[in-house]
Amino acid sequence: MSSPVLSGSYDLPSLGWNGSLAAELPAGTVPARVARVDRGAAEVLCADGHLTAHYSARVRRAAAADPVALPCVGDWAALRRLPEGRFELDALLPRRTAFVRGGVGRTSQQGLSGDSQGQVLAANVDVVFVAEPALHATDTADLGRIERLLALAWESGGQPVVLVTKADLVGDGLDFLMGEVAAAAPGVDVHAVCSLTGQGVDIVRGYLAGTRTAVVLGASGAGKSTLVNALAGEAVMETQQVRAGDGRGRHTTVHRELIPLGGGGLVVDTPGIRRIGLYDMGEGVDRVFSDIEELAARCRFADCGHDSEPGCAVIAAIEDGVLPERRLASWNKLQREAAWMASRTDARLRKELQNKWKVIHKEMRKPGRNRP
Ligand SMILES: Nc1nc2c(ncn2[C@@H]2O[C@H](COP(=O)(O)OP(=O)(O)OP(=O)(O)O)[C@@H](O)[C@H]2O)c(=O)[nH]1
Ligand SMILES: [Zn+2]
Repeated sequence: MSSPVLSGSYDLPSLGWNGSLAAELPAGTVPARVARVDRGAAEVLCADGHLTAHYSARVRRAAAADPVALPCVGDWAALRRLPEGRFELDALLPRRTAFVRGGVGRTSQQGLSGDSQGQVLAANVDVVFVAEPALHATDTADLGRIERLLALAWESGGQPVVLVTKADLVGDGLDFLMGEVAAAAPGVDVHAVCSLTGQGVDIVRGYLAGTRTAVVLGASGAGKSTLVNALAGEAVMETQQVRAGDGRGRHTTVHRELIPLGGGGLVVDTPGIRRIGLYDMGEGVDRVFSDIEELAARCRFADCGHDSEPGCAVIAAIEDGVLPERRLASWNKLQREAAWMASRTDARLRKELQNKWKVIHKEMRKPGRNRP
């Protein structure tokens, strides 16, 4: 596993430190930005350089109660210096943005799966790059995967941007493909990138101006680490050829890692995503499908199911070739999944509340308890 050269001391403002963060810092602590997490400890960047800080009991307790409270790459943390000179990660400063994925696979119903536990993939990111290869395995860009990642990206609070990577692999087909991707990403910037020739890399760098932080998400083999290396201008991440047999990635990157770029800005490289669940959707799905939402407002019936109802503007758009049928199916699927996740979260909250009341009632029944 390669790491950028990390030593000496970091200039805090170049990591994104500012006055509003400083106002949140507990007295007697030292600020640091989380570059990478391992079980029970984080690698952090701070004025004292690049060091490992173990979690305090307080952080461990909070994370046990809710995994979203676990330190995560991109977080700003308050370190406490222990008597023996080591640092302990004692608290997280409030997150400005957070990319949170839902868990997958533990339970399933009608083809939907997911649990209500979220996992933060990156915190305090200004930009979420959704990297989708122009050509992956034997197929061109997976529009459904882009839509799913965009829903989560909108929800994060960061700016979503789609990068069609490996643009060199589709030749003349690129214009057509870019049109299809743009139609799957209304209101989102879409750029073609080739990290081998450098095409589009400066445009990507532009999103990191100053001390902005971006996260790069996408399937294994999408070319995320190659892009991060191109941005850094040196090999900070290890990369590997996709498998010869099926052209899929090898899951080369296994840790999420925050990399400060020499020319300014920071980028988080992430391991390839196999399957990613939605989590606690507010407007994320609606924003990805804003074109369908607009059409649906023109349906004859307010509760139109866009199936076989008369006067359905969505079906009419499909028939006119304005809206790809695939997109309606994708919208239905993500809406169903978001609703399922919401019901799971509600069930979990209900159970937590019940348990809380049980404990309180038990306390009240304890003999000898002082009563007012
Ligand atoms: N033709 C072409 N190949 C590329 C491009 N970018 C990356 N590759 C190749 O794609 C393969 C996978 O690239 P990586 O950067 O390791 O992919 P990744 O998304 O980081 O993969 P994981 O770490 O497994 O998630 C490598 O062989 C790269 O050389 C590109 O723009 N064009
Ligand atoms: Zn309709």
